[in-house]
Amino acid sequence: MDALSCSPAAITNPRRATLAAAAARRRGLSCLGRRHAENEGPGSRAFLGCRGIGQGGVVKNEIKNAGGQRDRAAIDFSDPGWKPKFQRDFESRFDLPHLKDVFPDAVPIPSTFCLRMRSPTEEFADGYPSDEKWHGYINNSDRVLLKVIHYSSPTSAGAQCIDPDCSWVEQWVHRAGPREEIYFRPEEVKAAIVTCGGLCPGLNDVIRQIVITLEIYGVKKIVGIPFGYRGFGDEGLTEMPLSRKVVQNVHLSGGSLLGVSRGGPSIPEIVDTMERRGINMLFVLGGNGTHAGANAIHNECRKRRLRVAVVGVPKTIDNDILLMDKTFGFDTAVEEAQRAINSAYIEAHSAYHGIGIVKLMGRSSGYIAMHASLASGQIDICLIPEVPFHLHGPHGVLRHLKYLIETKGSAVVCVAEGAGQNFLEKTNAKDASGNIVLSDIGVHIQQETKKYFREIGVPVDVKYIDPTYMIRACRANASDGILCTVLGQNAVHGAFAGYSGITVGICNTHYVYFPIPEVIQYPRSVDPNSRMWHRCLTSTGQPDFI
Ligand SMILES: Nc1ncnc2c1ncn2[C@@H]1O[C@H](COP(=O)(O)OP(=O)(O)OP(=O)(O)O)[C@@H](O)[C@H]1O
Ligand SMILES: O=P(O)(O)OC[C@H]1O[C@](O)(CO)[C@@H](O)[C@@H]1O
Ligand SMILES: [Mg+2]
Repeated sequence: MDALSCSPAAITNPRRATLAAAAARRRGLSCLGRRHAENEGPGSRAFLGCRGIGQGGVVKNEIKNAGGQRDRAAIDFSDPGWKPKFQRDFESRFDLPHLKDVFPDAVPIPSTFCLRMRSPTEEFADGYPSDEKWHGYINNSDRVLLKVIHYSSPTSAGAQCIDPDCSWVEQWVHRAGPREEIYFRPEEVKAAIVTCGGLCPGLNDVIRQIVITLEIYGVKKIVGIPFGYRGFGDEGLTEMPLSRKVVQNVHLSGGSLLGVSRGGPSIPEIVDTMERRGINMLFVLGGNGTHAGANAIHNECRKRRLRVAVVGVPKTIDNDILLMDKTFGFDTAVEEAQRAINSAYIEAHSAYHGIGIVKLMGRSSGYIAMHASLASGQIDICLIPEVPFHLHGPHGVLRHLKYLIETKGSAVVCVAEGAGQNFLEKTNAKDASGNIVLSDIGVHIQQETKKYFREIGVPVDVKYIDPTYMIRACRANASDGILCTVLGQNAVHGAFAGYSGITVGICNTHYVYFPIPEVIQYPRSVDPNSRMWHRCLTSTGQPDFI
C-alpha cells in the first residue's frame, strides 16, 4: 500500500487510486492533486484537486503561501494584475514599523557604530566619532529573498504555492544590520533586556552580544530585567546592571543570567514601569507568547507616544516560529537529544527484546523529534503532533513494534511531547502564561507497550527516557553560538535604526528583520508533505500508523 500510494498505478487504477488517496491523506501527501494533475492536465484544476480550493476564478486562498503565511484576503487569480497586487500587499505587510511613523520629524544622526575607531569608554562631549570612509552599513532598501524554491506544480513535495499555477512570485524581506543613520543618541539610551518563557540554549550568548554591541554604539545604561516580564511588575525584583565585564563569560553556561518566567504583569503595567525607569530600548528574548507581549508593548508605547524601540529575538528549542530557517537553541537541543536516543538505543539493543522510548519536547511542533531521529539514525518510529497515528489495531504502532521485535530483536521510538494527545485525558490545566499543560504521551506509550506485549505473551524489556529539561538547560553549541551572536548584534542595530515591533531572524542563511505579527500568527509546524518528513520516514522505515 505504501509503495503504491503515489505510484502511476495508483493514478490509473481507480480502486487503487482510492486506496492510494486514503493512504496519502494519512501521510499528508498531495497524491489526490497529482491524480487530478495527470487526468486533467496541469493548472487550476490540479491545484483545486490538490488543495480543495473553492470554485470559480476567485479563490479563497486558505493554503500557506510561499511566505509560509495563511493568506487573509481572497485573491482573484483571473485578474491579470493579481501578482503585483499580491507583491504590494506583501511589501506593506513586511514593512518595518519605525519611530518616524509616530514622529515624522525625528532627525537621525550619523551612526556611532563604526568598527574602525570606536572606543567603548569614549564620551561624546566633542561630538560623535565617525568614519565617512567606512562602508560596513546596510542600506535601508537592501532586501533578502524569503523563499528560494520555484515549485513548478502544487504537487511538488512541500510545495507552497500562491496561485493554481504555482507562479514564481518574489517576496522580499528587510535585510538586517547596522545603518548609517541612527535614531537614538547613545548617551540618552537606557536599554533593557528580558528573557521570557522556558529556557533555551543560547540565551546567555544573545544577552552577551546585545550588551557588547550596545557598548560599541556608546550606550552606558544597560540593565537586565530579572525573571521575564514578571521583573516589570514585582518591585522586589531589581534591575541588574549589565556591562561587557558582567557578561564576558556568561555564554559558557546554559540557562539565563537574568532568569525566566511565564505569566506576569499586564502590558500597561509593563509600560508604566518602563516609563518610570526611563527604558527606551527593550530587547525581548522569547517564543511566540513573549513576542505577542513584545508587540503589545510596542503598540502601547506608540499609543502613549513614547520614543521607544522594542526588538525581539526569537527563542525556542521547538523551532516553531514562522518564516525563519531555525531559531537559536534548536540545533543544540537536537544535538543534546542524541545522547538520550543513543542511550535508549544501547539499552534496547543490549536487552533481550529491548524497546527504548524517548520523549522529546515539542508542544505543537515535531521539529526536535524529527531532526533528532534523522540525526541519530537509531530511531525506528518517530511520532510527531502533525502526523496522526494509532497505537492499537492492525496498522498501529504496537503492531509494528511486535514486527520489529520479531525481525530485529529491538526497537527505539522517539515521540514529541505534543503527539498523540488524543489518546490521553485532558488535564484542563494551564501554565501561568495560559499554555495548555499537556498529558504525558511518553509514559502512556510505555504503559501501553508493556500491556500489549504482556497480553500477547511476548517478553519485552521497555526502557523509557525523558530528557526534557536536559536538552534545553545546556549551553549553546558552536553553530547556535554563532547564530546567537549575529541575532544579538542585529537586534541592537535594528533598535538604533529606529525600528520597533520587529524581530530578527535567519532566512535562507541571510539575516533579516520581520514585523513581529508576521512570525507569530500561528506556531510553525512540520509539513507532513515536506521533503524533510519524507526523509525521516525513509530513514526510520516506519509505515503509516493509521
Ligand atoms: N498574547 C500575549 N500577549 C501578551 N503577553 C503574552 C501573550 N502570550 C504570552 N505572553 C507573555 O509572554 C511571556 C512568555 O510566554 P510563554 O510562557 O507562552 O512563552 P513563550 O514566549 O511562548 O516561550 P516558550 O517557547 O518557552 O513557550 C509570559 O510572561 C506571558 O505572560
Ligand atoms: O515546563 P516548562 O518550563 O513550562 O516548559 C515546557 C515547554 O517549553 C517548551 O520547551 C517551549 O520552550 C515546550 O516544548 C514545552 O512544552
Ligand atoms: Mg510558547
